Amino acid sequence: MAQYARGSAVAVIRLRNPPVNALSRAVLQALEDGLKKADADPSVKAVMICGENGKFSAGADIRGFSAPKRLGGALGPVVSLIESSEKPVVAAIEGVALGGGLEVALGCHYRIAHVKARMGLPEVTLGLLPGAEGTQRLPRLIGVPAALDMITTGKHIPATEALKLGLVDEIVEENTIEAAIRLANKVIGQPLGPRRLSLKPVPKVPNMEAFLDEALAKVKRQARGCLAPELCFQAVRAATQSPFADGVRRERELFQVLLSSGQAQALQYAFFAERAVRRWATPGGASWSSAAPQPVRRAAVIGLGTMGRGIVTSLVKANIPLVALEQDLENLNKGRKAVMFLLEREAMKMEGGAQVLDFHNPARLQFTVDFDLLRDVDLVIEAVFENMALKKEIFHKLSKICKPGALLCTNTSALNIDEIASATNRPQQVIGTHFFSPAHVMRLLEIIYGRHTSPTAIATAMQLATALKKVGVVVGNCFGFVGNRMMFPYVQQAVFLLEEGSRPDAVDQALEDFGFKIGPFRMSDLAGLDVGWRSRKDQGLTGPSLPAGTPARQRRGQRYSPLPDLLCEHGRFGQKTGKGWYLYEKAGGRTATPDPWLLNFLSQYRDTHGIQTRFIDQEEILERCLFSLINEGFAILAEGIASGPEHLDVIYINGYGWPKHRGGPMFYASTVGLPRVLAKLQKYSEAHPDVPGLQPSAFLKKLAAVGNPPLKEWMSYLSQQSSKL
Ligand SMILES: CC/C=C\C/C=C/C(=O)SCCNC(=O)CCNC(=O)[C@H](O)C(C)(C)COP(=O)(O)OP(=O)(O)OC[C@H]1O[C@@H](n2cnc3c(N)ncnc32)[C@H](O)[C@@H]1OP(=O)(O)O
Repeated sequence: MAQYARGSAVAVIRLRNPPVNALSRAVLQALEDGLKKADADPSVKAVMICGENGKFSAGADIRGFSAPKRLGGALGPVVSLIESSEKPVVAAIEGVALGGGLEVALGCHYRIAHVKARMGLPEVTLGLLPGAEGTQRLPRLIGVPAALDMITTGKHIPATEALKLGLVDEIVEENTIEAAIRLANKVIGQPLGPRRLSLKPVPKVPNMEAFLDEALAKVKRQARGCLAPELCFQAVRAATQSPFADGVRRERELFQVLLSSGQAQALQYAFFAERAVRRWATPGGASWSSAAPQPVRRAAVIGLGTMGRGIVTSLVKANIPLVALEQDLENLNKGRKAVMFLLEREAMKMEGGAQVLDFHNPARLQFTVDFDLLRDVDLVIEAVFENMALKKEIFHKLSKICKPGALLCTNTSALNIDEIASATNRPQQVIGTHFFSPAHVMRLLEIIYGRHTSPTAIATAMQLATALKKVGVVVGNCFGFVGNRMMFPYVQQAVFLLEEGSRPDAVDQALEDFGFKIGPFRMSDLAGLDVGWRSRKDQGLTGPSLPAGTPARQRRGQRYSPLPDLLCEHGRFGQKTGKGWYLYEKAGGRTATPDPWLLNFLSQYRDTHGIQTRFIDQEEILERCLFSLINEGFAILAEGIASGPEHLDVIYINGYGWPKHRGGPMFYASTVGLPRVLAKLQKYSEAHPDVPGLQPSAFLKKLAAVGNPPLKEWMSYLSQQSSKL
């Protein structure tokens, strides 16, 4: 709702829809009613619009876009109504003015903001454009380059920047509402024509066409298959080419295209999924609603390899004092240097720089080889390399040294949390925190509870994720947890496709065209092939522990490809050695080119194993890689490793470069249709009966059999799972 109140000469309209004053139909109706009331009341000389609870508005109610009676065009006319008012209207912006919220403010004749307020037009991140005339008003106010930047990226800007851009007229440090009322009183009677943005010309840019061509090329490069940025661009370009009314018509057309595109639905699903996973629960009954986190006043990180360095950087950026520990002075000095380099770089990106991070202060960041300094920390993150014996040794030591309440986290991508916890005298305080590389950049934190992990430990790890500005997703303990477990069949299919006749660049291209940031072979070269090789040796799949006489392309009765092992045996570890699935300009190089040696090697390999080379089209590449990954997702859900498909989707979007505009793998499966996913898996598993990853999971079969229910209903079918599956 919006509350109307009349003070002296200034009427106040307060947007009220907790928690963020989203503009629902009811709010818009009340806003319109308030404006009409103010207009009709001769004692009212000016209007001030503000938001309840220190927030202007987070924009249109996102749920309204998928409601049967869509919010659609309701907002634009209200913004026009504000602008055409004969009495001055002042927006008092506190907290946030985003999307439709900022468009309401753009309709006002004056904007005054609190210094801590943030503004933006993030519709593009939801697959939309600022469809309440924002694409036409903003360029008129702040110019085309700045407007294009805000509208095509969706970034939120602070009030100080908004003032510089001319987006607001004034910023205040004290009471914004009082300042806005003062301003409203001051401007009573002043001409409103110059304050109506729709009447202003779009400021000229020298050589506008060349500027726009360049801007479009940049937008396209960054969009990677996402429609909204380009359509946002087109709407702003319309502002430069047409009068306001025509620009608005064009904006509406483009908005409708986006609204009915599957991409908007996927991106809005992703928005809510990210928030839904905060409400974690375990099959044992622990949940976010009853568990309270412990405070983390001081932390420690053990191991300053690639992961440890990123984790330390992340903690420093979150202002958590910490101890960074290495096993010896040589590694400590190497690690310290690398951490300092990362921190200097991060500080340069921040306002206030190194002083704000304060990382030269030993009270905030202390480097040591002395385990004793871990006595009074509240939380330890062990980040040594993936070796169970080593991790157990460290955890045994930690359980002797750390204070009783300290939370003991292990950064692992696959190892058994229960086994690590068994080395301690406090398994309830042991938890997996799977960071993604680079740990100070990647948003995902997979949080893995073991059999004994307490609800407090989970809540504390989730709180840590928030402090680190990461998305924490709570999952159960199994090999590879959620992300890597789903990745195994995907990568396996990619390698099988090479065996059968494809090429690394063809597979990567198909998946990158689908929208992945990076295909599986480029990714493998980046991460280093030796990582998987070591793990396969530990599992006895290759190397000296492989029993003599094991068939080259079979393990434990299932199809196996030794191709990645063979590459490692040739010293091809990826970028670090200058060659892997691709050739690089030098060791450590980043430019991948197809390698004739590898293509020749693949062809000889096929000859050796009697494999007939065949052409594999893009459709088969996508179906085999993606559907096997999705299939594993259904198995994970059925086992209760994750409490809903949103968890899997948030993990894939934030940790594995899954294109957000496709909503995550499980959402994507729902758009393809589960019967189709099932039929394809059945077809491929018949052709490859020795590949378990292609055999449809029982849960997928069940959902297809019950008529392909919507994703939000999937989990309700698990409790009814019958023996007929
Ligand atoms: C009408 C057609 C024409 C015009 C086009 C206009 C389009 C739009 O305006 S689209 C909306 C644009 N706005 C946004 O994208 C902002 C989205 N919100 C956020 O970025 C953040 O929520 C926030 C920065 C405003 C606040 O962040 P934080 O403090 O971390 O809180 P939460 O994110 O957890 O949000 C709290 C709660 O509010 C729900 N919510 C937030 N924004 C909206 C919204 N615009 N519509 C509906 N609901 C919203 C959010 O989902 C949380 O609730 P749940 O935990 O229950 O999910």
